[in-house]
Amino acid sequence: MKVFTAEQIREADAHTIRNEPVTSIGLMERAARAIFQWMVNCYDPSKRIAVVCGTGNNGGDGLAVSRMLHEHGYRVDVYVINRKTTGSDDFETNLNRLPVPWKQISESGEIPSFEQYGLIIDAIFGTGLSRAAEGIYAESIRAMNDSSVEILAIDLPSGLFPDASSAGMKVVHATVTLTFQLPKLALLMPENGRCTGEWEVLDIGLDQDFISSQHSPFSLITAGLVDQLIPARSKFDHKGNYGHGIIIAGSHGKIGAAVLAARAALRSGIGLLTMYIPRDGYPILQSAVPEAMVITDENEHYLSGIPDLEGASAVGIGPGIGRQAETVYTLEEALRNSNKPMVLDADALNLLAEHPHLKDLVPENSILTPHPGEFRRLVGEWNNDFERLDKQRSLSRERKWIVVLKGSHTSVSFPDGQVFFNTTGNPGMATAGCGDVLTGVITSILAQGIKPTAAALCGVYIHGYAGDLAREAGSEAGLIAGDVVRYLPHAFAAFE
Ligand SMILES: NC(=O)C1=CN([C@@H]2O[C@H](COP(=O)(O)OP(=O)(O)OC[C@H]3O[C@@H](n4cnc5c(N)ncnc54)[C@H](O)[C@@H]3O)[C@@H](O)[C@H]2O)[C@H](O)CC1
Ligand SMILES: [K+]
Repeated sequence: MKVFTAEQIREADAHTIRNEPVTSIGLMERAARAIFQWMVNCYDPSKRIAVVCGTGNNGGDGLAVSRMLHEHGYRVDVYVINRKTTGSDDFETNLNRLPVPWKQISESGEIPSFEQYGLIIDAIFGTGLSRAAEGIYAESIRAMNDSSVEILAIDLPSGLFPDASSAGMKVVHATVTLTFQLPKLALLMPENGRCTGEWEVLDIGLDQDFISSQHSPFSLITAGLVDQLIPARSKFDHKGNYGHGIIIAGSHGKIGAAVLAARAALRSGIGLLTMYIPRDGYPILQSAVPEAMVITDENEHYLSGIPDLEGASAVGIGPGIGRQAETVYTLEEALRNSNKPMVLDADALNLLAEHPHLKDLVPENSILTPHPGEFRRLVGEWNNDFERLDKQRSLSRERKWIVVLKGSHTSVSFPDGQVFFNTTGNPGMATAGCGDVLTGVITSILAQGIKPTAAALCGVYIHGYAGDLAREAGSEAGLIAGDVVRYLPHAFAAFE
Protein backbone atom coordinates (compact mmCIF):
# COMPACT_ATOMS: atom_id res chain seq x y z
CA MET A 1 0.00 0.00 0.00
CA LYS A 2 1.36 3.39 -1.03
CA VAL A 3 1.70 6.41 1.22
CA PHE A 4 0.50 9.57 -0.51
CA THR A 5 1.26 13.24 0.05
CA ALA A 6 -1.65 15.63 0.67
CA GLU A 7 -1.16 16.88 -2.89
CA GLN A 8 -1.44 13.36 -4.35
CA ILE A 9 -4.56 12.69 -2.28
CA ARG A 10 -6.12 15.89 -3.62
CA GLU A 11 -5.30 14.79 -7.18
CA ALA A 12 -6.80 11.33 -6.57
CA ASP A 13 -9.87 13.04 -5.15
CA ALA A 14 -10.22 15.36 -8.18
CA HIS A 15 -9.56 12.52 -10.61
CA THR A 16 -12.24 10.36 -8.97
CA ILE A 17 -14.76 13.21 -9.11
CA ARG A 18 -14.04 13.70 -12.84
CA ASN A 19 -13.89 10.06 -13.88
CA GLU A 20 -16.17 7.97 -11.73
CA PRO A 21 -18.09 10.29 -11.91
CA VAL A 22 -19.13 11.37 -8.44
CA THR A 23 -19.82 14.86 -7.11
CA SER A 24 -17.54 16.40 -4.55
CA ILE A 25 -20.36 16.41 -2.00
CA GLY A 26 -21.06 12.77 -2.91
CA LEU A 27 -17.48 11.88 -2.10
CA MET A 28 -17.70 13.71 1.20
CA GLU A 29 -20.87 11.75 1.98
CA ARG A 30 -18.99 8.54 1.24
CA ALA A 31 -16.11 9.57 3.50
CA ALA A 32 -18.51 10.49 6.30
CA ARG A 33 -20.40 7.21 5.87
CA ALA A 34 -17.13 5.27 6.26
CA ILE A 35 -16.41 7.10 9.53
CA PHE A 36 -19.99 6.63 10.72
CA GLN A 37 -19.98 2.91 9.98
CA TRP A 38 -16.70 2.46 11.79
CA MET A 39 -18.15 4.30 14.79
CA VAL A 40 -21.34 2.25 14.91
CA ASN A 41 -19.20 -0.86 15.37
CA CYS A 42 -17.28 0.70 18.25
CA TYR A 43 -19.58 3.04 20.18
CA ASP A 44 -23.17 2.62 21.32
CA PRO A 45 -25.60 5.56 21.30
CA SER A 46 -25.33 6.10 25.05
CA LYS A 47 -22.13 8.10 24.55
CA ARG A 48 -22.61 11.86 24.33
CA ILE A 49 -20.51 13.11 21.47
CA ALA A 50 -19.01 16.53 20.78
CA VAL A 51 -18.09 17.18 17.15
CA VAL A 52 -15.60 20.04 16.77
CA CYS A 53 -15.47 21.33 13.20
CA GLY A 54 -13.38 23.75 11.18
CA THR A 55 -14.87 25.37 8.11
CA GLY A 56 -12.98 23.46 5.40
CA ASN A 57 -13.80 20.03 4.04
CA ASN A 58 -12.57 18.30 7.18
CA GLY A 59 -15.21 20.27 9.04
CA GLY A 60 -17.68 19.28 6.30
CA ASP A 61 -16.91 15.63 7.04
CA GLY A 62 -17.56 16.33 10.72
CA LEU A 63 -20.96 17.86 9.94
CA ALA A 64 -22.00 14.96 7.72
CA VAL A 65 -20.93 12.45 10.38
CA SER A 66 -22.92 14.45 12.97
CA ARG A 67 -26.04 14.19 10.81
CA MET A 68 -25.64 10.43 10.40
CA LEU A 69 -25.04 9.92 14.11
CA HIS A 70 -28.08 12.03 15.01
CA GLU A 71 -30.27 10.10 12.56
CA HIS A 72 -29.23 6.88 14.30
CA GLY A 73 -30.06 8.03 17.79
CA TYR A 74 -26.68 9.30 18.96
CA ARG A 75 -26.66 12.51 21.01
CA VAL A 76 -24.35 14.95 19.26
CA ASP A 77 -23.39 18.54 20.05
CA VAL A 78 -21.85 20.26 17.06
CA TYR A 79 -19.30 23.07 17.48
CA VAL A 80 -17.89 25.15 14.64
CA ILE A 81 -14.73 27.16 15.24
CA ASN A 82 -14.59 30.67 13.85
CA ARG A 83 -17.24 30.74 11.16
CA LYS A 84 -16.76 34.39 10.36
CA THR A 85 -17.06 34.08 6.63
CA THR A 86 -18.41 31.21 4.58
CA GLY A 87 -16.68 27.87 4.68
CA SER A 88 -15.86 25.54 1.77
CA ASP A 89 -18.82 24.74 -0.52
CA ASP A 90 -19.22 21.25 0.84
CA PHE A 91 -18.96 22.52 4.40
CA GLU A 92 -21.80 24.97 3.73
CA THR A 93 -23.94 22.30 2.08
CA ASN A 94 -23.52 20.03 5.08
CA LEU A 95 -24.22 22.87 7.50
CA ASN A 96 -27.54 23.39 5.70
CA ARG A 97 -28.28 19.68 5.93
CA LEU A 98 -27.50 19.52 9.65
CA PRO A 99 -30.67 18.50 11.51
CA VAL A 100 -29.46 19.78 14.88
CA PRO A 101 -28.47 23.27 16.05
CA TRP A 102 -24.76 24.06 16.20
CA LYS A 103 -22.72 26.35 18.42
CA GLN A 104 -19.96 28.70 17.49
CA ILE A 105 -16.55 28.69 19.17
CA SER A 106 -15.19 32.17 18.51
CA GLU A 107 -12.09 34.15 19.49
CA SER A 108 -14.06 36.19 22.01
CA GLY A 109 -16.35 33.45 23.31
CA GLU A 110 -15.93 30.57 25.70
CA ILE A 111 -14.59 27.14 24.94
CA PRO A 112 -17.03 24.39 25.94
CA SER A 113 -16.23 22.06 28.79
CA PHE A 114 -15.45 18.83 27.01
CA GLU A 115 -15.48 16.73 30.20
CA GLN A 116 -19.26 16.29 29.88
CA TYR A 117 -18.79 14.15 26.75
CA GLY A 118 -17.94 10.50 26.25
CA LEU A 119 -16.24 11.16 22.92
CA ILE A 120 -14.90 14.11 20.93
CA ILE A 121 -14.78 13.98 17.14
CA ASP A 122 -11.96 16.14 15.84
CA ALA A 123 -12.89 17.67 12.46
CA ILE A 124 -11.05 20.99 12.67
CA PHE A 125 -8.32 20.49 10.07
CA GLY A 126 -7.32 17.61 7.82
CA THR A 127 -4.89 17.60 4.92
CA GLY A 128 -5.55 21.29 4.21
CA LEU A 129 -3.58 22.61 7.20
CA SER A 130 -1.43 25.44 5.88
CA ARG A 131 0.19 26.79 9.05
CA ALA A 132 0.44 25.99 12.75
CA ALA A 133 -2.84 26.19 14.69
CA GLU A 134 -2.97 29.41 16.69
CA GLY A 135 -5.44 31.54 18.63
CA ILE A 136 -8.83 29.99 19.17
CA TYR A 137 -7.82 26.89 17.17
CA ALA A 138 -4.87 26.23 19.46
CA GLU A 139 -6.99 26.96 22.53
CA SER A 140 -9.70 24.57 21.42
CA ILE A 141 -7.12 21.88 20.74
CA ARG A 142 -5.60 22.50 24.18
CA ALA A 143 -9.04 22.14 25.83
CA MET A 144 -9.71 18.92 23.93
CA ASN A 145 -6.32 17.49 24.92
CA ASP A 146 -6.65 18.59 28.53
CA SER A 147 -9.97 16.77 28.89
CA SER A 148 -9.76 13.10 29.75
CA VAL A 149 -12.18 12.32 26.92
CA GLU A 150 -11.35 9.96 24.03
CA ILE A 151 -10.76 11.77 20.74
CA LEU A 152 -11.50 10.38 17.29
CA ALA A 153 -9.70 12.36 14.59
CA ILE A 154 -11.14 12.49 11.09
CA ASP A 155 -8.42 11.98 8.46
CA LEU A 156 -5.64 13.51 10.59
CA PRO A 157 -5.34 14.87 14.12
CA SER A 158 -5.96 18.60 13.66
CA GLY A 159 -2.80 20.68 13.62
CA LEU A 160 -0.67 17.91 12.14
CA PHE A 161 1.01 18.55 8.80
CA PRO A 162 0.57 15.47 6.60
CA ASP A 163 3.98 15.62 4.92
CA ALA A 164 6.25 17.68 7.17
CA SER A 165 7.29 17.88 10.78
CA SER A 166 4.84 19.43 13.22
CA ALA A 167 7.35 19.35 16.09
CA GLY A 168 6.55 22.04 18.64
CA MET A 169 3.10 22.78 17.19
CA LYS A 170 -0.30 22.50 18.86
CA VAL A 171 -1.80 19.22 17.64
CA VAL A 172 -4.81 17.20 18.76
CA HIS A 173 -3.86 14.10 20.77
CA ALA A 174 -6.20 11.60 19.18
CA THR A 175 -7.03 8.24 20.68
CA VAL A 176 -7.77 6.96 17.21
CA THR A 177 -7.30 8.49 13.74
CA LEU A 178 -9.38 7.31 10.80
CA THR A 179 -7.57 8.39 7.67
CA PHE A 180 -9.04 8.30 4.17
CA GLN A 181 -7.94 5.87 1.46
CA LEU A 182 -4.18 5.86 2.01
CA PRO A 183 -1.89 6.56 4.97
CA LYS A 184 -0.11 9.91 5.19
CA LEU A 185 3.60 10.12 6.05
CA ALA A 186 2.97 11.95 9.33
CA LEU A 187 1.10 8.91 10.68
CA LEU A 188 4.28 6.85 10.42
CA MET A 189 6.62 9.14 12.33
CA PRO A 190 7.44 8.19 15.91
CA GLU A 191 7.45 11.88 16.90
CA ASN A 192 3.70 11.96 16.11
CA GLY A 193 2.77 8.81 18.00
CA ARG A 194 1.19 10.80 20.81
CA CYS A 195 -1.01 12.75 18.35
CA THR A 196 -2.16 10.00 16.00
CA GLY A 197 -3.04 7.32 18.56
CA GLU A 198 -3.98 4.08 16.81
CA TRP A 199 -4.75 4.81 13.19
CA GLU A 200 -6.72 3.02 10.52
CA VAL A 201 -7.22 3.55 6.82
CA LEU A 202 -10.80 3.76 5.57
CA ASP A 203 -11.51 3.01 1.93
CA ILE A 204 -13.61 5.76 0.33
CA GLY A 205 -13.38 4.40 -3.19
CA LEU A 206 -10.87 6.81 -4.74
CA ASP A 207 -9.89 5.75 -8.27
CA GLN A 208 -7.64 2.67 -7.99
CA ASP A 209 -6.17 3.02 -11.50
CA PHE A 210 -5.14 6.54 -10.70
CA ILE A 211 -3.62 5.47 -7.38
CA SER A 212 -1.68 2.67 -9.13
CA SER A 213 -0.38 5.07 -11.76
CA GLN A 214 1.06 7.50 -9.21
CA HIS A 215 4.64 7.15 -8.08
CA SER A 216 5.31 7.36 -4.37
CA PRO A 217 8.68 6.68 -2.77
CA PHE A 218 6.84 5.56 0.37
CA SER A 219 4.83 2.38 0.97
CA LEU A 220 3.65 0.13 3.77
CA ILE A 221 4.82 -3.44 4.28
CA THR A 222 1.57 -5.37 4.30
CA ALA A 223 0.73 -9.08 4.58
CA GLY A 224 -0.16 -9.06 0.87
CA LEU A 225 3.30 -7.79 -0.07
CA VAL A 226 5.07 -10.36 2.12
CA ASP A 227 2.92 -13.11 0.65
CA GLN A 228 4.14 -12.21 -2.83
CA LEU A 229 7.78 -12.13 -1.76
CA ILE A 230 8.08 -15.35 0.26
CA PRO A 231 8.55 -18.38 -2.01
CA ALA A 232 6.68 -21.60 -1.22
CA ARG A 233 8.74 -24.62 -0.11
CA SER A 234 8.57 -27.64 -2.38
CA LYS A 235 8.03 -31.23 -1.28
CA PHE A 236 11.23 -32.36 -3.01
CA ASP A 237 13.44 -29.87 -1.20
CA HIS A 238 16.20 -30.91 1.21
CA LYS A 239 18.13 -28.80 3.68
CA GLY A 240 20.68 -27.92 1.02
CA ASN A 241 17.96 -25.95 -0.74
CA TYR A 242 17.58 -23.59 2.17
CA GLY A 243 21.04 -22.20 2.40
CA HIS A 244 23.85 -22.18 4.93
CA GLY A 245 24.08 -19.05 7.03
CA ILE A 246 26.89 -17.97 9.31
CA ILE A 247 26.16 -15.64 12.18
CA ILE A 248 29.08 -13.98 13.92
CA ALA A 249 27.90 -13.03 17.38
CA GLY A 250 28.45 -12.89 21.12
CA SER A 251 31.00 -11.89 23.72
CA HIS A 252 31.39 -12.62 27.42
CA GLY A 253 28.11 -11.70 29.11
CA LYS A 254 26.34 -11.44 25.75
CA ILE A 255 26.26 -15.03 24.56
CA GLY A 256 22.49 -14.72 24.93
CA ALA A 257 22.49 -12.47 21.85
CA ALA A 258 24.06 -15.32 19.87
CA VAL A 259 21.53 -17.81 21.27
CA LEU A 260 18.59 -15.59 20.30
CA ALA A 261 19.93 -14.91 16.80
CA ALA A 262 20.58 -18.63 16.28
CA ARG A 263 17.15 -19.71 17.43
CA ALA A 264 15.51 -17.04 15.30
CA ALA A 265 17.47 -18.07 12.21
CA LEU A 266 16.53 -21.72 12.67
CA ARG A 267 12.89 -20.83 13.25
CA SER A 268 12.91 -18.84 9.99
CA GLY A 269 13.53 -21.72 7.64
CA ILE A 270 17.32 -21.81 7.17
CA GLY A 271 18.79 -25.16 6.00
CA LEU A 272 22.07 -25.03 7.92
CA LEU A 273 23.35 -22.58 10.48
CA THR A 274 26.86 -22.06 11.77
CA MET A 275 27.46 -19.77 14.71
CA TYR A 276 30.88 -18.16 15.17
CA ILE A 277 31.33 -17.17 18.81
CA PRO A 278 34.02 -16.63 21.48
CA ARG A 279 35.32 -19.81 23.13
CA ASP A 280 33.56 -19.52 26.46
CA GLY A 281 30.16 -19.44 24.76
CA TYR A 282 30.60 -22.95 23.33
CA PRO A 283 28.81 -25.07 25.99
CA ILE A 284 26.03 -22.51 26.31
CA LEU A 285 25.27 -22.33 22.63
CA GLN A 286 25.59 -26.04 21.96
CA SER A 287 23.17 -26.90 24.73
CA ALA A 288 20.77 -24.03 24.13
CA VAL A 289 20.61 -24.52 20.35
CA PRO A 290 21.63 -28.07 19.43
CA GLU A 291 20.40 -27.55 15.87
CA ALA A 292 23.19 -25.03 15.20
CA MET A 293 26.79 -25.86 14.35
CA VAL A 294 29.34 -23.89 16.34
CA ILE A 295 32.81 -22.67 15.50
CA THR A 296 34.69 -20.90 18.26
CA ASP A 297 37.17 -18.07 18.14
CA GLU A 298 40.60 -18.55 19.71
CA ASN A 299 39.76 -15.89 22.25
CA GLU A 300 37.78 -16.88 25.27
CA HIS A 301 35.75 -13.72 25.89
CA TYR A 302 35.38 -11.88 22.62
CA LEU A 303 35.93 -12.25 18.92
CA SER A 304 39.37 -11.67 17.46
CA GLY A 305 39.51 -13.91 14.39
CA ILE A 306 37.32 -14.91 11.51
CA PRO A 307 35.77 -18.17 10.32
CA ASP A 308 35.97 -19.40 6.77
CA LEU A 309 33.06 -17.70 5.04
CA GLU A 310 33.52 -19.67 1.82
CA GLY A 311 30.35 -21.59 1.13
CA ALA A 312 28.11 -19.44 3.29
CA SER A 313 25.01 -18.29 1.45
CA ALA A 314 24.59 -15.40 3.90
CA VAL A 315 26.57 -13.86 6.73
CA GLY A 316 25.15 -11.91 9.66
CA ILE A 317 27.41 -10.09 12.07
CA GLY A 318 26.97 -8.00 15.17
CA PRO A 319 24.65 -9.27 17.93
CA GLY A 320 26.50 -8.97 21.24
CA ILE A 321 30.01 -8.80 19.71
CA GLY A 322 31.13 -5.81 21.81
CA ARG A 323 33.65 -3.20 20.73
CA GLN A 324 37.04 -4.70 21.60
CA ALA A 325 39.93 -3.58 19.42
CA GLU A 326 40.48 -7.20 18.28
CA THR A 327 36.86 -7.47 17.19
CA VAL A 328 37.47 -4.68 14.66
CA TYR A 329 39.70 -7.20 12.91
CA THR A 330 36.85 -9.73 12.88
CA LEU A 331 34.50 -7.20 11.31
CA GLU A 332 37.06 -5.97 8.79
CA GLU A 333 37.94 -9.49 7.63
CA ALA A 334 34.27 -10.50 7.48
CA LEU A 335 33.59 -7.50 5.25
CA ARG A 336 36.65 -8.20 3.09
CA ASN A 337 35.89 -11.90 2.69
CA SER A 338 32.21 -11.62 2.01
CA ASN A 339 31.50 -11.25 -1.66
CA LYS A 340 27.77 -10.91 -1.20
CA PRO A 341 25.33 -8.77 0.78
CA MET A 342 25.57 -9.25 4.54
CA VAL A 343 23.45 -8.40 7.56
CA LEU A 344 25.07 -5.94 9.97
CA ASP A 345 23.62 -5.19 13.38
CA ALA A 346 24.35 -3.78 16.82
CA ASP A 347 28.06 -3.44 17.64
CA ALA A 348 29.01 -4.16 14.03
CA LEU A 349 27.28 -0.83 13.30
CA ASN A 350 28.93 0.92 16.23
CA LEU A 351 32.32 -0.31 15.02
CA LEU A 352 31.50 0.98 11.53
CA ALA A 353 30.74 4.38 13.05
CA GLU A 354 33.99 4.32 15.05
CA HIS A 355 36.11 3.18 12.07
CA PRO A 356 34.56 4.95 9.09
CA HIS A 357 37.05 3.49 6.58
CA LEU A 358 35.29 0.14 7.10
CA LYS A 359 32.15 1.55 5.49
CA ASP A 360 33.80 1.30 2.09
CA LEU A 361 34.16 -2.46 2.59
CA VAL A 362 30.46 -3.16 3.20
CA PRO A 363 29.14 -5.04 0.15
CA GLU A 364 26.40 -3.32 -1.85
CA ASN A 365 22.86 -4.27 -0.90
CA SER A 366 23.94 -5.29 2.59
CA ILE A 367 21.21 -4.95 5.19
CA LEU A 368 22.04 -2.72 8.17
CA THR A 369 19.64 -2.86 11.09
CA PRO A 370 20.34 0.10 13.42
CA HIS A 371 18.12 1.27 16.25
CA PRO A 372 17.92 5.07 16.47
CA GLY A 373 21.01 5.30 18.73
CA GLU A 374 23.16 3.26 16.34
CA PHE A 375 21.76 5.22 13.41
CA ARG A 376 22.72 8.50 15.09
CA ARG A 377 26.28 7.25 15.49
CA LEU A 378 26.36 6.51 11.76
CA VAL A 379 24.81 9.72 10.41
CA GLY A 380 24.83 12.36 13.19
CA GLU A 381 21.96 14.27 14.79
CA TRP A 382 18.60 15.21 13.27
CA ASN A 383 16.04 17.81 14.32
CA ASN A 384 12.89 15.85 13.61
CA ASP A 385 11.77 12.52 12.19
CA PHE A 386 11.30 13.86 8.65
CA GLU A 387 14.93 14.93 8.68
CA ARG A 388 15.84 11.51 10.05
CA LEU A 389 14.00 9.91 7.14
CA ASP A 390 15.95 12.10 4.70
CA LYS A 391 19.20 10.98 6.31
CA GLN A 392 18.15 7.36 6.07
CA ARG A 393 17.32 7.69 2.37
CA SER A 394 20.59 9.49 1.67
CA LEU A 395 22.61 6.81 3.45
CA SER A 396 20.90 4.09 1.41
CA ARG A 397 21.43 5.99 -1.84
CA GLU A 398 25.03 6.99 -1.24
CA ARG A 399 26.25 3.67 0.13
CA LYS A 400 23.88 1.36 -1.75
CA TRP A 401 22.84 -0.20 1.55
CA ILE A 402 19.46 -1.40 2.69
CA VAL A 403 18.87 0.39 5.98
CA VAL A 404 16.36 -1.04 8.45
CA LEU A 405 15.78 1.71 11.00
CA LYS A 406 14.10 0.00 13.93
CA GLY A 407 11.25 1.47 15.95
CA SER A 408 7.48 1.69 15.74
CA HIS A 409 6.79 1.49 11.99
CA THR A 410 10.37 0.36 11.30
CA SER A 411 11.45 2.00 8.03
CA VAL A 412 13.33 0.03 5.38
CA SER A 413 15.14 2.18 2.82
CA PHE A 414 16.60 0.97 -0.47
CA PRO A 415 19.41 2.31 -2.67
CA ASP A 416 16.81 3.45 -5.23
CA GLY A 417 15.22 5.83 -2.71
CA GLN A 418 12.15 3.72 -1.91
CA VAL A 419 11.15 3.43 1.74
CA PHE A 420 8.79 0.82 3.20
CA PHE A 421 7.23 1.25 6.64
CA ASN A 422 6.30 -1.76 8.73
CA THR A 423 2.77 -2.32 9.98
CA THR A 424 3.44 -5.07 12.52
CA GLY A 425 5.07 -4.96 15.94
CA ASN A 426 4.17 -3.38 19.25
CA PRO A 427 5.73 -1.49 22.16
CA GLY A 428 6.25 -4.76 24.05
CA MET A 429 9.06 -5.46 21.57
CA ALA A 430 11.10 -2.55 22.89
CA THR A 431 12.99 -5.04 25.04
CA ALA A 432 16.48 -6.55 25.16
CA GLY A 433 17.26 -9.09 22.48
CA CYS A 434 14.52 -8.30 19.96
CA GLY A 435 17.15 -6.83 17.64
CA ASP A 436 19.21 -10.04 17.84
CA VAL A 437 16.10 -11.98 16.85
CA LEU A 438 15.58 -9.71 13.84
CA THR A 439 19.18 -10.28 12.70
CA GLY A 440 18.60 -14.02 12.91
CA VAL A 441 15.37 -13.82 10.93
CA ILE A 442 16.77 -11.65 8.14
CA THR A 443 20.04 -13.61 7.86
CA SER A 444 18.01 -16.80 7.63
CA ILE A 445 15.76 -15.51 4.86
CA LEU A 446 18.72 -14.07 2.97
CA ALA A 447 20.59 -17.38 3.26
CA GLN A 448 17.65 -19.12 1.57
CA GLY A 449 18.44 -17.27 -1.63
CA ILE A 450 15.83 -14.55 -1.36
CA LYS A 451 16.94 -11.14 -2.67
CA PRO A 452 18.19 -8.72 0.02
CA THR A 453 15.34 -6.24 -0.57
CA ALA A 454 12.72 -8.98 -0.11
CA ALA A 455 14.60 -10.54 2.81
CA ALA A 456 14.61 -7.21 4.64
CA LEU A 457 10.90 -6.56 4.04
CA CYS A 458 9.77 -10.10 4.91
CA GLY A 459 12.07 -10.30 7.92
CA VAL A 460 10.86 -7.03 9.39
CA TYR A 461 7.19 -7.86 8.86
CA ILE A 462 7.35 -11.42 10.20
CA HIS A 463 9.44 -10.41 13.20
CA GLY A 464 6.83 -7.79 14.11
CA TYR A 465 4.00 -10.19 13.44
CA ALA A 466 5.53 -12.82 15.73
CA GLY A 467 5.78 -10.08 18.36
CA ASP A 468 2.09 -9.27 17.88
CA LEU A 469 1.15 -12.93 18.30
CA ALA A 470 3.29 -13.11 21.44
CA ARG A 471 1.50 -10.05 22.81
CA GLU A 472 -1.87 -11.60 22.07
CA ALA A 473 -0.91 -14.68 24.04
CA GLY A 474 0.42 -12.60 26.93
CA SER A 475 0.97 -8.89 27.35
CA GLU A 476 3.20 -6.06 26.16
CA ALA A 477 4.93 -5.68 29.50
CA GLY A 478 5.53 -9.40 29.84
CA LEU A 479 6.93 -9.88 26.35
CA ILE A 480 10.58 -10.98 26.05
CA ALA A 481 12.68 -11.59 22.95
CA GLY A 482 12.43 -15.36 23.39
CA ASP A 483 8.65 -15.06 23.00
CA VAL A 484 9.14 -13.50 19.58
CA VAL A 485 11.25 -16.53 18.59
CA ARG A 486 8.58 -18.85 19.98
CA TYR A 487 5.91 -17.27 17.78
CA LEU A 488 7.97 -17.17 14.58
CA PRO A 489 6.56 -20.53 13.38
CA HIS A 490 3.02 -19.18 13.87
CA ALA A 491 3.90 -16.00 12.02
CA PHE A 492 5.34 -17.96 9.08
CA ALA A 493 2.25 -20.18 9.07
CA ALA A 494 0.24 -17.23 7.74
CA PHE A 495 2.32 -17.38 4.55
CA GLU A 496 2.38 -21.12 3.87
N1 LIG B 1 -9.04 13.72 0.02
C1 LIG B 1 -10.19 13.19 -0.14
O1 LIG B 1 -10.31 12.31 -0.88
C2 LIG B 1 -11.31 13.69 0.59
C3 LIG B 1 -11.09 14.57 1.63
N2 LIG B 1 -12.06 15.05 2.38
C4 LIG B 1 -11.75 15.83 3.54
O2 LIG B 1 -11.21 17.08 3.15
C5 LIG B 1 -10.11 17.41 3.97
C6 LIG B 1 -9.29 18.45 3.32
O3 LIG B 1 -10.10 19.55 3.17
P1 LIG B 1 -9.60 21.02 2.89
O4 LIG B 1 -10.78 21.85 2.75
O5 LIG B 1 -8.64 20.98 1.79
O6 LIG B 1 -8.76 21.38 4.16
P2 LIG B 1 -9.10 21.34 5.73
O7 LIG B 1 -10.49 21.04 6.01
O8 LIG B 1 -8.05 20.47 6.32
O9 LIG B 1 -8.83 22.81 6.29
C7 LIG B 1 -8.55 23.79 5.46
C8 LIG B 1 -9.17 25.12 5.83
O10 LIG B 1 -8.59 25.65 7.00
C9 LIG B 1 -7.74 26.76 6.66
N3 LIG B 1 -6.54 26.62 7.48
C10 LIG B 1 -5.48 25.84 7.26
N4 LIG B 1 -4.62 25.94 8.28
C11 LIG B 1 -5.14 26.82 9.16
C12 LIG B 1 -4.73 27.36 10.40
N5 LIG B 1 -3.59 26.98 10.96
N6 LIG B 1 -5.50 28.23 11.02
C13 LIG B 1 -6.66 28.62 10.51
N7 LIG B 1 -7.14 28.16 9.31
C14 LIG B 1 -6.37 27.28 8.66
C15 LIG B 1 -7.50 26.64 5.18
O11 LIG B 1 -7.23 27.87 4.62
C16 LIG B 1 -8.81 26.03 4.72
O12 LIG B 1 -9.79 26.99 4.58
C17 LIG B 1 -9.49 16.08 4.21
O13 LIG B 1 -8.61 16.07 5.29
C18 LIG B 1 -10.71 15.21 4.44
O14 LIG B 1 -11.11 15.30 5.79
C19 LIG B 1 -13.43 14.84 1.85
O15 LIG B 1 -14.42 15.13 2.63
C20 LIG B 1 -13.59 13.46 1.27
C21 LIG B 1 -12.66 13.26 0.18
K1 LIG C 1 -9.13 16.30 11.92
